Amino acid sequence: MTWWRQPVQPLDENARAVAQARQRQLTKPAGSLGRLEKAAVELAAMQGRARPGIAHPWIAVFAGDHGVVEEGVSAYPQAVTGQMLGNFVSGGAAISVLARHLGATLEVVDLGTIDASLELPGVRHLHLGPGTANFARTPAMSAAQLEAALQAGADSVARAVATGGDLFIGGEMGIGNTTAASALACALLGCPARELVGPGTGLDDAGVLHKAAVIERALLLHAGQLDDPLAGLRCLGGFELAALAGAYLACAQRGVPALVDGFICTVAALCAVRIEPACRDWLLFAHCGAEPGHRLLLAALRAEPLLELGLRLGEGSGAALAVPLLQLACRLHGEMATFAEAAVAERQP
Ligand SMILES: Cc1cc2ncn([C@H]3O[C@H](COP(=O)(O)O)[C@@H](O)[C@H]3O)c2cc1C
Ligand SMILES: O=C(O)c1cccnc1
Repeated sequence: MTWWRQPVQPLDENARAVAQARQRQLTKPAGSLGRLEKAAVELAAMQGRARPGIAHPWIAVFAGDHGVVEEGVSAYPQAVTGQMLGNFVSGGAAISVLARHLGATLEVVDLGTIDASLELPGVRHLHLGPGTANFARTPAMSAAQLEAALQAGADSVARAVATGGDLFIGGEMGIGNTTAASALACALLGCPARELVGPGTGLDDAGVLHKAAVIERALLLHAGQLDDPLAGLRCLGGFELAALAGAYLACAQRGVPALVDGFICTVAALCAVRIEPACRDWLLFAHCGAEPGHRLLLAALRAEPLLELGLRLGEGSGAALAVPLLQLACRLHGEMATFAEAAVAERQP
């Protein structure tokens, strides 16, 4: 049996019940801390303790290039993917700043960019290929590439666990990946491209229409393959999308909470949930971004994200921004006084 079909860890329902009971005793009107209460209770069930916490966030940015860029679907040149790898490790990218602020580990995994000889200190280069093939003409990747990319995600989770990581954040970098993610989302949701496609890095209206047309053509080309989430990922996805899906599946198997970032990561999360529905239990959702399809995906996953800031960056940035909020949710849950402790009168019967 392939590793991603192995069972996922169950949540700790006892810890959840104890955490829920504690929430009702804290000195505030019941429910008044909204989603922060739910997040603390969810984390309690994931961590198997009544008072959860996040001490060591692990951030892995997965990068890959996309053959579909030759169709003219991104506002930026393809060389940006490889160039940003250097920026991640030298500390100048948005996610670098956020990781520094959080004291989080930042791992950068290059699955395969157009510069096949690229070697940067501090980057893990896997060289699965010079990016994916153009999925408007042919399947994006081979079965072997798909398997290696899924494994790369699982390997990152293994490193997170080995070094005491208690929250997994996946990020992505790959010029053209909103096109791949949108195509995969169309396949998974059974919805036409025009309903979820967006500007990505900044296409104008005509560019968005062209991007939707490229996706519609690809959906017709691969129509026979798209009922199976793994086949959809192979035909339409990207190396970094597959690594993210593999990472979310591995998080569920190892019992590590995963905080999902933006549109692209949410497509990978939906793909992972279609591969193994029980992996949904281990996912937390950081934000709803500006890409129009993000909201549809979150609804399909029954997700209530913590933030809505109009973000459209990726890299794991939205998830990193939500970490302090999750940490505060845990501290409120763990440190607030109960009505009895503070001698505060409870709700009238
Ligand atoms: C400098 C720069 C840094 C980025 N960091 C993340 N992305 C984001 O934009 C890309 C997807 O958008 P599209 O599909 O329109 O190409 C991805 O690389 C994503 O992570 C960036 C994009 C740029 C230009
Ligand atoms: O929401 C995202 O993940 C996103 C949106 C636009 C460009 N890059 C990433």
